[in-house]
Amino acid sequence: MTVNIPLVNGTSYCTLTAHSKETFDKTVDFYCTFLQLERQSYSSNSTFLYNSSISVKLDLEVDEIKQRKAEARYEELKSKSGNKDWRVLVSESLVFNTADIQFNKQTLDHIDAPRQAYPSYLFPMQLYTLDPLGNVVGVTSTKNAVSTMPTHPPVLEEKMPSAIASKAQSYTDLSSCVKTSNNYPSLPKQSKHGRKAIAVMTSGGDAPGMNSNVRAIVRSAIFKGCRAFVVMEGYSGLVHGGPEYIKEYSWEDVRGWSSEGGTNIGTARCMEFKERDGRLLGAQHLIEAGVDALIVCGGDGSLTGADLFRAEWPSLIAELLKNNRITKEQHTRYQHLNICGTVGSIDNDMSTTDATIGAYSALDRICKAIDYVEATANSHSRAFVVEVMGRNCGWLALLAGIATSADYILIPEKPSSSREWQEQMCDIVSKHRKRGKRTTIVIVAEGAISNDLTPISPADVHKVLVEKLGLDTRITTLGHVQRGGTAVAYDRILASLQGVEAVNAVLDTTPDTPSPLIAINENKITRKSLVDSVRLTKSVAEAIHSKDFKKAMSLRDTEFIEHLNNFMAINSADHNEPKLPSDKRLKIAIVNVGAPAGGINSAVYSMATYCMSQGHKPYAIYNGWTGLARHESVRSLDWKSMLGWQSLGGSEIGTNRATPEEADLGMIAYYFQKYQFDGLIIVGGFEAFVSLHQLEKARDSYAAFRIPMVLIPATLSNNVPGSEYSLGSDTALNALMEYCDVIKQSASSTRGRAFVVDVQGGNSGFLATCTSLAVGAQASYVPEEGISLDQLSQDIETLAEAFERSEGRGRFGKLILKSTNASKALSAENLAKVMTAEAEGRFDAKSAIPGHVQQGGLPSPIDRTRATRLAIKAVGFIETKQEIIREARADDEEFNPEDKEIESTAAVLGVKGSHIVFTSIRQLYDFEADVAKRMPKIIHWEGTRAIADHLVGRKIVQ
Ligand SMILES: Nc1ncnc2c1ncn2[C@@H]1O[C@H](COP(=O)(O)OP(=O)(O)OP(=O)(O)O)[C@@H](O)[C@H]1O
Ligand SMILES: O=P(O)(O)OC[C@H]1O[C@](O)(CO)[C@@H](O)[C@@H]1O
Ligand SMILES: [Mg+2]
Repeated sequence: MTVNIPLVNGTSYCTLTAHSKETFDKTVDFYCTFLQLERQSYSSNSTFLYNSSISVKLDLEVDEIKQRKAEARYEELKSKSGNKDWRVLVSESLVFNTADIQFNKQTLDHIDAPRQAYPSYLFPMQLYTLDPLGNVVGVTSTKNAVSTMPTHPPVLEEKMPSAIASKAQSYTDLSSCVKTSNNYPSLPKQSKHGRKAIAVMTSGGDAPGMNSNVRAIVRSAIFKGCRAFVVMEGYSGLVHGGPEYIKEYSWEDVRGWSSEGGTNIGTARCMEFKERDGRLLGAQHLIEAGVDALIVCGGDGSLTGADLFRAEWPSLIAELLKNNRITKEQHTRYQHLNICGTVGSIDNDMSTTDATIGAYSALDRICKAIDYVEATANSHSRAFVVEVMGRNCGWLALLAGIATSADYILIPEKPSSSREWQEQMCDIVSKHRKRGKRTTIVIVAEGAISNDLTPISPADVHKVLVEKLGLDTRITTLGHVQRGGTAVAYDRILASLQGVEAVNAVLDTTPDTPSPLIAINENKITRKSLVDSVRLTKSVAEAIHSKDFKKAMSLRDTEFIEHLNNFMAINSADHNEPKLPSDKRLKIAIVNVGAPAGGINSAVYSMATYCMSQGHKPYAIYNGWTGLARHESVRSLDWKSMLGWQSLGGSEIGTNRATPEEADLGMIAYYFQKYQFDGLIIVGGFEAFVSLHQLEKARDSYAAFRIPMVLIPATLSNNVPGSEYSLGSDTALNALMEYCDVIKQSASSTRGRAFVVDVQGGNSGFLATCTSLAVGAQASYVPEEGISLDQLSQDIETLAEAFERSEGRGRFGKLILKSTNASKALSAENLAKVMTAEAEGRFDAKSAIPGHVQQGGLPSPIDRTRATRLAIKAVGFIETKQEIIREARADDEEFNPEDKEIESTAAVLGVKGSHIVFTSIRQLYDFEADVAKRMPKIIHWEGTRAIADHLVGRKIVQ
């Protein structure tokens, strides 16, 4: 490789390495023609060799200071690395040598400009700057990334040093990569040193969302230039082997899978794989099929199996070689098992991840069933014992208990003696009954045990309720209904994002890196060590087995413990002696502002019941700020009047969009004073955000606002600065997704038809983008991008091509999601008309307007349980911020709103990445909000958008 001079006064020499002769020639040609290069500098020794190079002279203006810095840094790193070069990898086909990231950007822009004018050279470029030690220190993308080159998915050749190649692959930011056509040419069969072959299998109990995971893995692998395989029937497929069980899949094979429940590639509980002989066969069959990497989507058992397979691999292949079952070459090539886990199980029993694929879908089924049972229970004033799945994990029972405000739950993690649980349950149930509750719901996890490890069955619970309380009681066992049906939006999105990340992870893995498990923590997809996660998961079971329940609980993640404490606090509200002494008890107000959103009632219910258990007095401000200014109603909330609120949609205390300044700030201050509120919780969307800002600003003039104030974001637009999640957004996603599934079915049946669905969300494209990922929409148009005519023409062409290919086959209903505000001029109806006209008979488009259906009916379990979690955190915030503000409160002189501590007492409670955080309204309003647009400045879901497009092969014109 030519060693180059990094920067020389306004001129630079780069080394360029291409990975196929075709690309090399085209690139050289391109540079020479359009960048006025000296052809004689072409130094490939006239015959093409991999890694042959060309020195090119680019005319660039480089800032002198930057240049000197870059040179100094270059020299320093170069000498550290034993005189290796600084490299820049271009994601598709080129390698540059150069020195400075700034410089790369300029180079890129420089190159990009003329490329726009000559479409045949428009292939995507993304530069990865690698320092001489091989670290990726910068990523830069071309603006224009439309491929009009023959559509090849990016291929990294073996000749590229593999460590760098895998780094480049893993850092590929899909958003700036080419959006390749879904019409990839069929890929040549694997050559000896050809592309990686990535296989996926589903194992253990099926779980809704597994199909989305398989779809994402297959398409992502193909997109990255790999071959995609599926292993049918879980580990049984590995044990049986052969093309019937280990199949190569194409882009089209997984079309439409996101909307299908179960797993289309089959799953099994395979006893043979638990034996070494079974795993030996598995290893042989994987090698015979030429699979380089295996992604297992399954539960704790499947991933334990995967971990064992990984650990045994060297001895398995040694034995296979010894017995001549594989060749020496095969032994050398497949020395390391590249394995990765994506956790798919309804049980949510895997440590290190907050959620497993399928768990929230099962929770949805359970909550729906309990919501139904409530009606009949109420009619007869009956008790119901509901048994739910989860094997040895109580997550489903616990979360269902919170989401349906069940009276009692029995879970394996917190067993007590037989006498204790019976007494405690009877005490709570009879108190609830005495206060007028007509229904009793007890949820029993299938793994529930007492502290001597004796299983507790629904029949045991039934007996106690009948004999001790004389309740008319029925048992409902939900069984496999819980695993059935299609996945909820959360699982489809989680499974898709994790599938893409799993492919990145296997391409990233080297023999020295630990096998990854793809997890989620709060809102962030993370990579964990498979070995550690399996070890931790096993230790929970061991702790339960050895009756060390405290340890078992501590080994479950902190969120589990938090949920359990929350359930217990809410569930015993107003029965037991409050937790706090009387001098610590507060008056806390709650108000809803903005449009209704799923989970608002759950937040009010949880806030109030938790307040009761702490000893605070919860107040509801009815009908928003206008309601307060007119003094329509401020009431302290009582337990009985809130029965059933946890699972109700809409807003029971009423809401509207008026801000305090619009309603009457002075009157609002007066009533704050009159009721002597010690704290305020606002639940709502962007108007709520503005409200909090106005109240905080008014603290100067009105001492009544010098109290801790916190906003819980709640809006289907999910556009509140300071949080990546708003209550109601999950409910809306599900409502819209279900609507789209129905519309898509109609489109499929009609053939040749696309639907343009109009999506709410104000100026935020969150709902359109996430739904488009969940349903596999062909395109989505969002306000952040608008609708460009070029993009529209491109989408129409892509659609027409796709319809032409489908030729009457099923699963071809196409959806286009359009945020209402993506274009004011082009309504969904007009967009459909334009598409139909431009398609010239190749397909037709109709519009569909779900409107306020998107606010959803009953709130989703995610919105209910998160509402509880956030409401309780909000009350905690008001408790802890009391001291800070109390002293400053009465004394104008003392009160300094600029003081950082005082500033922290008015905040937004949000989810950011993997954390739940409070951020001051000052910080958010002044620096992180685009108030005119009613949007946060940073769009956290941009990556999701790119993946949604990439998984349907949408071509993006930029
Ligand atoms: N210790 C182990 N060693 C080897 N293979 C295992 C082991 N445990 C499980 N497996 C394999 O994984 C398969 C699935 O495991 P299991 O039945 O426990 O389901 P799971 O993956 O935990 O999913 P779920 O609990 O959601 O049903 C088993 O049938 C077996 O083939
Ligand atoms: O479907 P099967 O094999 O009867 O297994 C049921 C088990 O599978 C799960 O649904 C998933 O692990 C458990 O909750 C349940 O105990
Ligand atoms: Mg399991």
